[in-house]
Amino acid sequence: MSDLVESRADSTLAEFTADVCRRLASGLLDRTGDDLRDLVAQEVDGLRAALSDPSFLDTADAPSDPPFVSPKGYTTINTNPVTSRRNPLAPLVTIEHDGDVVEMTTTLSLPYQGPRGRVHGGYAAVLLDHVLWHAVRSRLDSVSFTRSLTITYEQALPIGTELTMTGRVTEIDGRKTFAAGEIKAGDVVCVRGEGLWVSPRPRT
Ligand SMILES: CCCCCCCC(=O)SCCNC(=O)CCNC(=O)[C@H](O)C(C)(C)COP(=O)(O)OP(=O)(O)OC[C@H]1O[C@@H](n2cnc3c(N)ncnc32)[C@H](O)[C@@H]1OP(=O)(O)O
Repeated sequence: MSDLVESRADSTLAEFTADVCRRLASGLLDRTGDDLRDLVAQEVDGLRAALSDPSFLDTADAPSDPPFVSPKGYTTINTNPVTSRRNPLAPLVTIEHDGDVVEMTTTLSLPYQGPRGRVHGGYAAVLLDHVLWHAVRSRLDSVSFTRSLTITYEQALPIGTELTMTGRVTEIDGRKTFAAGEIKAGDVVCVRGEGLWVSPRPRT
C-alpha cells in the first residue's frame, strides 16, 4: 500500500459509504417490503449525490480514519473491526483514557444480535479484547498480543442500549501483562473479562 494517498474529499466519501453500509446492514434485519425498498432507495440516492456532487458532503465531519503513515514509514488504512470509521463491521465507539483505566462506549444494533434482544457473546468478547488491549498498550512501549482471554457472561447484554466497557492492567511480569475489565449496561455488570497479553520475544 506504499502508494496509497487520498484527498480529504475521498476520505470523507469512504467514511460516508461505510456509514451507508452500517445503516443498510441494520435495515436489512428489521425492515421488509416497501419499508426496506424505501431505505435502499434513500441510501442509493445519497451515494449518487455524494459521487456526483462532492459539495454534498461538505458539511460532514472531518474524516477520522484517512490513510496514514505508520511508524515504519508505509501508508496504510485503519482496518480495525471495532474502531475504524471506515470499516462497516465496526460499530461507532468512543475511547477515553483516565490514568490507568480505559473506557469505551457504544450502542450495538441488530447485526450484533445473538439471542433475541441480546448481544452475541462472541462480539462481547471482541469488545472486551479491544478495551483490555488498549489498557495494556497504554502501559507498554512494545506491541503485545492477546494470549488468553476468559469471558464470564453474568447477565444478558442488551442490543440498542449504551454499553460501557472498562479495562485496567492488573499485573506486569516481564513480557506478560495481565488485564481485567467488564461491560456494563447502565449500572449493571453484564460481562466480565480477564486475560494475558504477551509481547514477542526480543530478537537475539
Ligand atoms: C490495532 C490492534 C488492535 C488490537 C486488538 C486486540 C488484540 C488482539 O486481538 S491480538 C490478536 C490475537 N492474538 C494473537 O494472534 C496471538 C497469537 N499468539 C502468538 O503470537 C504467541 O503465542 C505470542 C507472541 C503471544 C506469545 O508467544 P511466545 O513468546 O512463544 O509465548 P510463550 O513463551 O508460550 O508464553 C509467554 C509466557 O506466557 C505464559 N503463558 C502462556 N499462556 C499462559 C496462560 N494462559 N496463563 C498464564 N501464563 C501463560 C508462558 O508460561 C510464558 O511465561 P514465561 O515467559 O514466564 O515462561
